[in-house]
Amino acid sequence: MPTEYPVATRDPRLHDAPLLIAARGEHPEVTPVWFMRQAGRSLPEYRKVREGIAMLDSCRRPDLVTEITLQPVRRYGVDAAIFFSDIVVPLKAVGVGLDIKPGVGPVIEQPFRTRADLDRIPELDAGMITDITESVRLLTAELGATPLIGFAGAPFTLASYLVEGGPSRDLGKTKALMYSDPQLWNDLLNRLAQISGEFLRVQVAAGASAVQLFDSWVGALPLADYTRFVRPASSKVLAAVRDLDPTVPRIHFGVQTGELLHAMGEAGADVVGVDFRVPLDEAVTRIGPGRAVQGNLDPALLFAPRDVLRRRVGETLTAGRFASGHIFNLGHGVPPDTDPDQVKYVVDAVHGWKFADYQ
Ligand SMILES: Cc1c2[nH]c(c1CCC(=O)O)Cc1[nH]c(c(CCC(=O)O)c1C)Cc1[nH]c(c(CCC(=O)O)c1C)Cc1[nH]c(c(C)c1CCC(=O)O)C2
Repeated sequence: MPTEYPVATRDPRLHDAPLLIAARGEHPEVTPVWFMRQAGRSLPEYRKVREGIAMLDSCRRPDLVTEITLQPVRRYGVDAAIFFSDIVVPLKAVGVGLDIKPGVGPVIEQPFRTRADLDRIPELDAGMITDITESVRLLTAELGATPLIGFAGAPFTLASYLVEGGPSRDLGKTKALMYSDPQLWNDLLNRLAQISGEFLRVQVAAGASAVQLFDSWVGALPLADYTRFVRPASSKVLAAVRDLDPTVPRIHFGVQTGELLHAMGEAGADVVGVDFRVPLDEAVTRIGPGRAVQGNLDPALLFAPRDVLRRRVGETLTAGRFASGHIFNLGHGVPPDTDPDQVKYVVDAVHGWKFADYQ
């Protein structure tokens, strides 16, 4: 049985936050903007507070989580904070042996191979992550009228790390398990759905006002395999949030998911994140009515001259007008070597954009 939570009372001003207006399918006066990986190595203030502290240790310290989550909000004036954590934090919390290697990503001590390995991945209980509750409470108190986006990794992307043992280019071992032992695959994905669902519920219960489910690597699958082998588990995660609080919008994002956009919406998302490969107006057609979109400036444009960058920001905003609700973001995360002034330039360009001038 999932834990029953009292859901935190949220700041009443959040109702009018541009991010939440857009997620509800309306167009606020100014398009809201935030960035995946807005906290992190691109910020000197982040590098300073992380000095000598391992990534996964920093994620479990409410003082650091609060400071790091707030850094990009202070510097850029973005329309949302994203909770500083990592998709593998709940796996580590249930006892999976893993670490995050700088410049590499999550590395698993004993990769998932057989049914016996399921026993090493117990269900997540809110009591295992009381620090996450504390971090979210501290943060929402500081953020006031700025929404906090909670997040989790989707079952497929988590499974890919567990099965591959670390980052992988083609996800060969993951697909081999999926095609050769569908029963074990389903059991693994359902276990991960419980873990991710509970991780999101804890964040929402403590005060997060939106969530994003990252299925970063699911673009490796064709549509038929996505709907058969992956979507049922992703739907369970998104439903766990809806059942706790139906007013909290659910954003669902993956990379190279052009063929999957409609199906990812159908998993139960209010907002579908789009990477930079599909223009937003085309993405809106693929997703269908009734859902907002998020995206999708190519992160590489942060390294372009400002006139080029500004033009592309405008094109993205214009294409986003086709959607019922647009949240501006990059097509993936802020690269670690980005100049923060370029990020600030994008925020100001989005906030200062006057559609009337360009019609
Ligand atoms: C696939 C994935 C991971 N983690 C995450 C995803 C999904 C998002 C995506 O598609 O990028 C999610 C994540 N990880 C992190 C955040 C923080 C919030 C934010 O977006 O600002 C979020 C939302 C912090 C982090 N997670 C990580 C860092 C860098 C570690 C450091 O600063 O030392 C940060 C800031 C580590 C990490 N963790 C992971 C990778 C691939 C890496 C990069 C490894 C590296 O290049 O060092 C797994």
